[in-house]
Amino acid sequence: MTSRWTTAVLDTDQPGGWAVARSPEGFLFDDNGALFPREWLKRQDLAILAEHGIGHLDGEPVYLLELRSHSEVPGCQWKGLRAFMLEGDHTVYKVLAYAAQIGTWAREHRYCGNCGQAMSQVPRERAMYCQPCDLRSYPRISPSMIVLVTRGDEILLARSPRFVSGVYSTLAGFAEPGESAEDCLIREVREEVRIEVRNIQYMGSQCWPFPHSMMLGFHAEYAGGEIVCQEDEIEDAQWFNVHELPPLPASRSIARYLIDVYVARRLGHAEPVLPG
Ligand SMILES: NC(=O)C1=CN([C@@H]2O[C@H](COP(=O)(O)OP(=O)(O)OC[C@H]3O[C@@H](n4cnc5c(N)ncnc54)[C@H](O)[C@@H]3O)[C@@H](O)[C@H]2O)C=CC1
Ligand SMILES: [Mg+2]
Ligand SMILES: [Zn+2]
Repeated sequence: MTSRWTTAVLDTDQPGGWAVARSPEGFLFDDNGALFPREWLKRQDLAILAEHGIGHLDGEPVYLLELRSHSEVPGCQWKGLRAFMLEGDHTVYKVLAYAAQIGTWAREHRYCGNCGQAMSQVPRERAMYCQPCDLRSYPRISPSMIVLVTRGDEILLARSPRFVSGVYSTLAGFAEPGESAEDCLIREVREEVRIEVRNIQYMGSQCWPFPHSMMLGFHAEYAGGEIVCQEDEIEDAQWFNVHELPPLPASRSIARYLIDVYVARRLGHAEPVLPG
């Protein structure tokens, strides 16, 4: 199967193609979606900070117009990336997720972290370059572990104060320098709920562009301890029976996938597929 969307570093001097516009208010969209004819979009009154050629959708070049601020475009509105994930076409969401990460990274790497001078985009490579330092900065990706801990028919789910009211999810956390994926997982579960785990099994991964996580998903079995929630990070954590689950995360998240796979296995149902 060929993918509809492939990333590429495109020359912004070439005319034509599609473009998406991103401001701190999210992406521009109208009744036809978030992709606009690029030449039309560039004629609108937009505060363009940078332009990036980001890939091909159905063979057509796609560009990102990264804006300093949002502006009124007749017939159009602005919407955050999360809303596109929840509601929109999955391929378009992937285009926007990539655009958001490139836009954020390039915006935050306009100046060299070593000497403070302006950096420039490297042609044909996704990198920002400082000539005096001969330093290249590449897009930032933050590895994060996410794990479903289980105990027979029970699964361990927790709530962060940041979650939508009532929703419980799997435990997650960012890897620190010096850690393996397994080290990180064990530390995060220990820190967040003071539980020990064993039989760690890799389940799959997912790009999570909020703002630049790479989620590595695992299943682990309970090995010991009583739940003690980490102050400030975890509002509540409980063992839930697979027959009696609370409101769960969005269906496109790897958190939901990890839960759905385990529940399907326990109940003898067909297993879901991990959304890319
Ligand atoms: N796709 C999915 O299903 C899910 C994705 N996630 C994502 O996993 C990631 C990690 O989860 P959390 O529980 O928030 O992490 P966490 O348990 O490590 O705690 C968050 C804290 O880590 C620190 N932090 C922020 N960015 C960091 C970085 N790049 N490296 C190291 N530390 C950093 C901050 O102090 C922040 O408050 C987040 O991006 C979150 O959105 C979390 C749950 C579900
Ligand atoms: Mg966490
Ligand atoms: Zn420099």
